[in-house]
Amino acid sequence: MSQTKNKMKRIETCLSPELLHLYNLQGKNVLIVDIFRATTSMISALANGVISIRPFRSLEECEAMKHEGFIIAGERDGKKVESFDLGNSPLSYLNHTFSNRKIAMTTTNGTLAIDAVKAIANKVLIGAFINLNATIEYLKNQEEDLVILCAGWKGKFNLEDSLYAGAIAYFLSKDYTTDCDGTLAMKSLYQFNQNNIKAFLANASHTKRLQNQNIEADIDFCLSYDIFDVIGLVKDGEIIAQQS
Ligand SMILES: O=C(O)[C@H](CS(=O)(=O)O)OP(=O)(O)O
Repeated sequence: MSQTKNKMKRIETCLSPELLHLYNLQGKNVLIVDIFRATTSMISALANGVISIRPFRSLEECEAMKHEGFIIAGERDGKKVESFDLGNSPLSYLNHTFSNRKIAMTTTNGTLAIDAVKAIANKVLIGAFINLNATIEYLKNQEEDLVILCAGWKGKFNLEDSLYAGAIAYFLSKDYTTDCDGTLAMKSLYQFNQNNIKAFLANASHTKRLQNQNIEADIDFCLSYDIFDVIGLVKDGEIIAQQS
């Protein structure tokens, strides 16, 4: 149900998909974030002309889409699945040979989070630091309450997705109110670290995990602000781009 125009919209933050059952998503917009690296890769792909991205839970379901003409992207525990066309490096999605193609994608955390909410929420958005401002501008014009769902890591809280939730709450504080302690905590954390997010996240568990795989360029890219101005929106089960 839409909010009336004069009622202040609210933000809540779900810090892990394991906590999702505690949130009522009916009639609300949900913003999914998986900074390292699924949602950053999705926004990169859309900004580079991919028609749509269909998220899958399992490798098998995703692989089957190859026969329907999809490019298949598969990652588990940070590594590209060998038989797949793409893994989960956002830099690999900047290749224009994927323009005008559809991608089927499965990742360790991000695609599961999308799948968990896509049938319940009003609108499902895909967010990343690389399109932060575009997403903020889009959300200013929405009437519904917002739940930010942090994809986390295998059910655990993580710092980078939560920091992004704090950024959204911080930049929307004139447009949305909150009495959610998770949102308030992350907003303060972001406010304090906004000019130095790379240094702040240097010791985060996922940063270490990616550093161990020698993909420092991915980390840098995922923590860059406003490279693209597309919005990622889920429509009929697929993520599509909308210009801000
Ligand atoms: O590719 C990634 O960065 C992660 C894999 S893991 O968390 O490092 O195992 O997948 P994502 O679904 O993007 O969190």
